[in-house]
Formats: sequence, structure tokens, C-alpha cells
Amino acid sequence: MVEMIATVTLNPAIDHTVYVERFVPCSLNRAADSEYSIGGKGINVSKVLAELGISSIALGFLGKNAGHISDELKEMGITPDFIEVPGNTRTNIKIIDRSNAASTEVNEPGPWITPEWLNELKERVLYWAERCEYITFSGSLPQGLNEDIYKELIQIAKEKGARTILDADGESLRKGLESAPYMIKPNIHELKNLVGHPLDDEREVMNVCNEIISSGIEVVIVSMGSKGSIYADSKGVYRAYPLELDVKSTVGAGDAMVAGFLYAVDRGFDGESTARFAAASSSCRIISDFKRIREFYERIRIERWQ
Ligand SMILES: Nc1ncnc2c1ncn2[C@@H]1O[C@H](COP(=O)(O)OP(=O)(O)OP(=O)(O)O)[C@@H](O)[C@H]1O
Ligand SMILES: O=P(O)(O)OC[C@@]1(O)O[C@H](CO)[C@@H](O)[C@@H]1O
Repeated sequence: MVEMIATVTLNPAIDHTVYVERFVPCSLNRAADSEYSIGGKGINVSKVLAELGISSIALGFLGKNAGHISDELKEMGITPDFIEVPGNTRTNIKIIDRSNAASTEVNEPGPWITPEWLNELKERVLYWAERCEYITFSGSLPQGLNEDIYKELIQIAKEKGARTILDADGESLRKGLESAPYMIKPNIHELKNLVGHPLDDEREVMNVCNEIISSGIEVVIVSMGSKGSIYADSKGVYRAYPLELDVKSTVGAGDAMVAGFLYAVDRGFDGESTARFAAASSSCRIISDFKRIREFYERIRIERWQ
């Protein structure tokens, strides 16, 4: 059993999700429904872990407007250990078109983080890395942080013996890889950005995964939205095909995959079962119902590719 898991969200968010019957750009759209939820990728991982019965510690920066995030996390059984910073936590807008479940997202940049606050965060990562078996680092960077921040934090966590998981994009992902995290979960767009060319053939995606594994990263899961996912470790590569579901929103589906991966690791699953469980967890996220996880776990179609 995993001793403890910490999630790091440097740039949390309040997600304002607006549902419209049919989204028309450049016109007046009327909301059929609207909701606010606490988010940011690491916080979402913690929330799904809680759904799956696993407690976690949530770290990062919170602005003056976001004290309620810690309260809500506590109510879910998650331990918040955020640093309160001047400025506001961002509000990210998610417009969901109910006719096809497509999402249009507008994410704010987030508050400005000074070197002083960053040093405090490094102290907390160091503290929790000594006590946790796994630490996830997910999402975009708030203003003022350098793109090598994940590289540095992963190094700190690894030196204290924690296994690290990175879900990032662009330069922060590229630099983070230099510290060889235990696992990464790029989506297909992030992987294309990383390699710098299109990846139209899925076998090519597999080859890129194999290259990443040979560079010292132990597990790669590439999520491909409605096309499913590819899981790779040193023992095998698995292709998971998606279920046809009545999608409510795909926002946070990738974070649910990371949480599903951690659950599987916690239970000592093999590669195939881990790929299956991570996919099942993301399927639950998109219909907002984690009670069906066992059913989805059984139903997901998996092929061994290597
Ligand atoms: N439309 C869909 N139908 C079925 N499954 C889906 C759909 N969209 C996403 N999924 C499932 O969720 C997984 C993760 O999706 P995706 O690749 O969109 O993650 P992501 O881009 O990291 O998302 P986010 O950043 O919002 O967390 C997919 O691999 C798949 O299993
Ligand atoms: O701007 P980032 O940090 O890349 O992504 C933030 C975000 O879009 O990711 C989550 C879904 O994965 C949302 O809760 C949140 O709004």
C-alpha cells in the first residue's frame, strides 16, 4: 500500500463551467446551467483520489480569494497545505456545448509568485517528499516562475526518496524530463509539442514512449482524448480504447487518469491492469460518476502492442 500521496498545484483555479445547448462562437450564447468548482490539475488529482478512497495532501499557492479551496478540500478528506500569496487565484472559464460535449476553455494566467514564496514552497515539497511515496506535479505555472521549476522540484522530491509524477506542457515539461520523473502523463498535443512534429500514426506514439522509457522515466501514459490512451513501461506497451459514453464534460479527464494510475500502483496492479484502471477512472470523470469504476474497468478494451 502507498504510504502517502502529495499533489502539487502551482496554479490552482476556480473553474467556472458554463453549459450551453449549442455553442456558437462570436455570438450571444445563453447558459443552460453554470457551476463553480475548485480545480487546477493537482487539486483535481486529489479530488479523484478522494473519490477512490485514497487520502492525499494538496500543496501549492492560493490567492486571497481562494481560502474556501482549503475548506472544501478538508471536507473531502484531503489535507490542504497551501501557501497563501497576495493576488488572486485565477478563475478559468469552461464552456461546454451539450450537443457534442465539446469544451471551449479560457484559462487565466494566475497570480505573481515572488522568490520568497517559491522558497517556502520548496521547503514544503522537501518536507512532504520525506513522508510521501508519490508526489504529483501538474499544470501551468503562475507568473514569476521559471520554466525549470518542475525540474528543480522533481530533483528535490527524488532526493528525499519520493516517486514523482509530472503532467505539464511546453518548456516546463521538457525541462522537467531532465530530472527523470517516475511517470509522465502528456496528452497527445503535449507529446507533439515535445517532439516538435506531428504524431499521426499511433505506432509512432509508441516509439516515442519507448524512447522516453529508455531515457530513465519508468511509466508514460499518453492520453488521446476520445481516442483513448497508450500506456508504456519497460515491460510492455498497452493501447486502451475508450468507452462510448454520454459525456458530460471532459475537463479534468487527464487528471482522473493520473489519480487512477496512483490507485493502481497503490494496489500493486501490473501494467495492463494499471492502463485499464487509469482509463476507467478517466471514463468516470467524463460522466461524473465514480460508482461505475469497476464496471468500466471490466469493459475497457486493451490491446498489448509490445
Ligand atoms: N470524448 C471522450 N470519450 C471517451 N473517453 C474520453 C473522451 N475524452 C477523454 N476521454 C478519456 O479521458 C482520457 C484523458 O483525456 P484527455 O486526453 O482529453 O486528457 P487531458 O487533455 O489531459 O485532459 P485535462 O487536461 O482536462 O485533464 C482519455 O485517454 C480517455 O480515456
Ligand atoms: O492552465 P493549466 O494549469 O494548464 O490547466 C488548468 C485547468 O484547465 O486544468 C484542469 C483540468 O485538467 C482545470 O481544473 C483547470 O482549469
